[in-house]
Amino acid sequence: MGLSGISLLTTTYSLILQHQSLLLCLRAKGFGLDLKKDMEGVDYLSDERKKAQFDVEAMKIAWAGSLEAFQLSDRMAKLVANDPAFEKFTRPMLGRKELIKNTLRKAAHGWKLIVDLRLTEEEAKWLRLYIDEPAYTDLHWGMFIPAIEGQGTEEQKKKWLPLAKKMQIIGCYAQTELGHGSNVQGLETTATFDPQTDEFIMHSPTLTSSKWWPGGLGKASTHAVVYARLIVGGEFHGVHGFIVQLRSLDDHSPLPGVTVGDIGMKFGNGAYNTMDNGVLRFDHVRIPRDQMLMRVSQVTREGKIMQSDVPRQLIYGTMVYVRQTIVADASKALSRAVCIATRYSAIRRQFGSRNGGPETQVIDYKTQQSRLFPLLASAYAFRFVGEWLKWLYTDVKERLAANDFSTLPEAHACTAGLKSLTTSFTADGIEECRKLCGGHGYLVSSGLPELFAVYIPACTYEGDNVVLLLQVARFLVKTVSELGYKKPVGTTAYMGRVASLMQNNCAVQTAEGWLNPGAVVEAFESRAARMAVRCGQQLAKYENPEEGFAELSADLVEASIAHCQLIVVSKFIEKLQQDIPGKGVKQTLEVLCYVYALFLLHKHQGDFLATGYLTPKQASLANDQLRTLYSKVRPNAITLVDSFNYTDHYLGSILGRYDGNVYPKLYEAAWKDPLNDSDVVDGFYEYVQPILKQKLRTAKL
Ligand SMILES: CCCCCCCCCCCCC/C=C/C(=O)SCCNC(=O)CCNC(=O)[C@H](O)C(C)(C)COP(=O)(O)OP(=O)(O)OC[C@H]1O[C@@H](n2cnc3c(N)ncnc32)[C@H](O)[C@@H]1OP(=O)(O)O
Ligand SMILES: Cc1cc2nc3c(=O)[nH]c(=O)nc-3n(C[C@H](O)[C@H](O)[C@H](O)COP(=O)(O)OP(=O)(O)OC[C@H]3O[C@@H](n4cnc5c(N)ncnc54)[C@H](O)[C@@H]3O)c2cc1C
Repeated sequence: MGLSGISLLTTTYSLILQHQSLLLCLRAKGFGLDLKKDMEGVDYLSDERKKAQFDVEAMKIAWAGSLEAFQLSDRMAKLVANDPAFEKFTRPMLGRKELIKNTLRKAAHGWKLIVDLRLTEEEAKWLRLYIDEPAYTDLHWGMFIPAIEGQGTEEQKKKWLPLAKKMQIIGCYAQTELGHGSNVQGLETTATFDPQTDEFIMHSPTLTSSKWWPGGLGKASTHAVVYARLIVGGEFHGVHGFIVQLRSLDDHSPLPGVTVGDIGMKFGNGAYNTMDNGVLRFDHVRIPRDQMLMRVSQVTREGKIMQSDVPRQLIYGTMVYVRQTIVADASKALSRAVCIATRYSAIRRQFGSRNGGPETQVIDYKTQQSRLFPLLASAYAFRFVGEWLKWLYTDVKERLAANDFSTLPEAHACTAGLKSLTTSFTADGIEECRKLCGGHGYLVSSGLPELFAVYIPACTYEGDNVVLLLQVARFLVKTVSELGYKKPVGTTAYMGRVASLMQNNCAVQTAEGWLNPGAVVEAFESRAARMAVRCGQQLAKYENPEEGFAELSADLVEASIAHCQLIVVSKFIEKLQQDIPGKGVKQTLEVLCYVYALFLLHKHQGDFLATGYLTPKQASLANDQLRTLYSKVRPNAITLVDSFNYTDHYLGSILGRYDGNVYPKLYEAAWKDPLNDSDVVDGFYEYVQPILKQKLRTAKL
């Protein structure tokens, strides 16, 4: 084949796809073809992009939340993508020590950019996100600083925040211990007040009291907010946060009485192993009294405990904040996986060739659509519920600053429940995207294995997802039990209409009848209300409510999920009631909203049927409508993932490349693997050749 033959290959998309494997063969056999030259600059997804029925640029803004948010995020994404210091392709191949050093280098480079370019805190946050490498800085900015902001007095904030914000100290959040994580009141580390010296003595009395897991603790942090049992005058006064210095600010060595290190390798290559999750023990370490975070309770010089008007639960406030950010992260992680799987599904062809024509794009298989499009719709649903949750948290924060604590229980229930719902779904969704990409999805260069490995602990950290759903259940049970005399508000307002929600059944008669926001919301409200009330009725049969709660906990978790799904569906619908500019943007989002809701209805139809709200026929009509909706998503699928505006750097996936140039890049990447540095593998002469050359004497073989 001559050069003219090769240039012919670039003429049509389908021809190129057919000939890619041939080209690759030629190169491998030393025919000297330059694949890069032949394939680069071609957009293999351009036909797909032409199918869009909406204004992609406007959708990017709808996804980002505003034009300003879009521009900021776009600027930071490009800053990172264009800086070779943030290369991450080789990350999964690095040993642990190299990995951590590499992460420290990237964090330092990121900080230099933040300082040199005078980035705002918001810009810095996006910069760190796009660097896309879990690091001690996540905990420093994401938990250490918020803990001081939320639980410190004005004086404490004045002293510690400037140091932390200039990174003159590095902090982490040391709550979990070897023996207890979920049960915070069960922590064993002690902080005993010594009135003689006006100090607290931090101590780890047992092996199980060793702090275990805190990110950034293992190797980087100089300080920690340590959660410990406050002991004054020999009495226990609850768990509180204390700012403790761990390492010297000169040479970083542990201070006397402090034993600190890393807890070891975690799941996956690269992935969360860039984080130095640590272990920490105290041997009677003394800290000044004013290093207890004292917004909630104060210990005076004389050793008296003073309670402020602030509720004790505010000690858990940092977790509320972080859970809210984790919901936003869920939409990022899910949209990333979906972007990879959608683009690749449009490139990948299997079966269905007629008369030598191209095979079918796997995205056109209805089974592929029924697995992929609900994930795409969920990414958008989580994005919008995350936006709402951020608003809710900001509102609560403002109220707390003004000593109004009335909305804290709802904020706790919403953040706990939505954190649980979105992270569990996203973790499963990333794995589904890997399967949607067939064999190539299992390659590290697909980006999916590392994304999965880095993401799955989100189901555990910041509260185990089941433990958090049980918190939602307590909130629901309380709401139900108070219905007779207290009007439910906020996300439980629907319970105020419990009588009609229990009585009225679904009125939908046709598949089109499901394209009605009122019908959809009522279905989810009725299911959630009926499940919560049923749990309440069951609980009432127990003399001991705690015993009943434990016995019914699996059902209570189901009721919590129903309530949280209702929130996500309602917030998506509310979003669509706003003005959303751009040709076809609102209509396309409406389709996704129905996909999300009807997919859930189909998946959980057992709940809807068992509560008596739906008939089997109505459930079946919902499924008919869902199939029609998938056909409406299909032409917009690629541009819906383009609207996330992810750079190829952030995606970190050959399968998800913007230009769809998958096969040559996969091929090229394989040759970059260190194993291919030589033709004869290391160890051949020691371990393989002797086998090949052996003269076997046994008759059997
Ligand atoms: C592409 C994307 C890539 C993604 C990668 C990004 C990286 C992101 C970085 C994220 C880094 C994560 C780092 C992780 C950090 C951590 O994990 S920190 C440790 C977190 N630990 C937990 O979450 C522990 C979970 N346990 C608890 O929260 C609580 O102990 C509990 C289980 C909720 C309560 O236990 P219990 O003993 O029953 O309760 P009490 O202590 O007695 O309190 C009960 C009352 O308090 C109310 N309440 C509970 N929590 C809160 C709260 N947070 N806020 C407000 N109120 C709260 C509860 O409702 C009870 O109220 P009443 O009924 O009115 O009494
Ligand atoms: C990657 C990662 C990073 C972390 N970073 C930090 C950090 O920076 N700082 C920090 O302090 N901690 C951190 N943690 C710790 C984390 O917060 C805890 O692991 C988490 O809160 C879960 O607690 P646990 O490990 O005690 O789980 P457990 O509570 O022991 O859970 C084990 C099982 O028991 C079940 N279970 C527990 N209690 C109940 C119950 N009441 N009812 C029903 N079932 C129950 C759970 O559902 C789960 O299936 C991190 C953890 C991970 C994995």
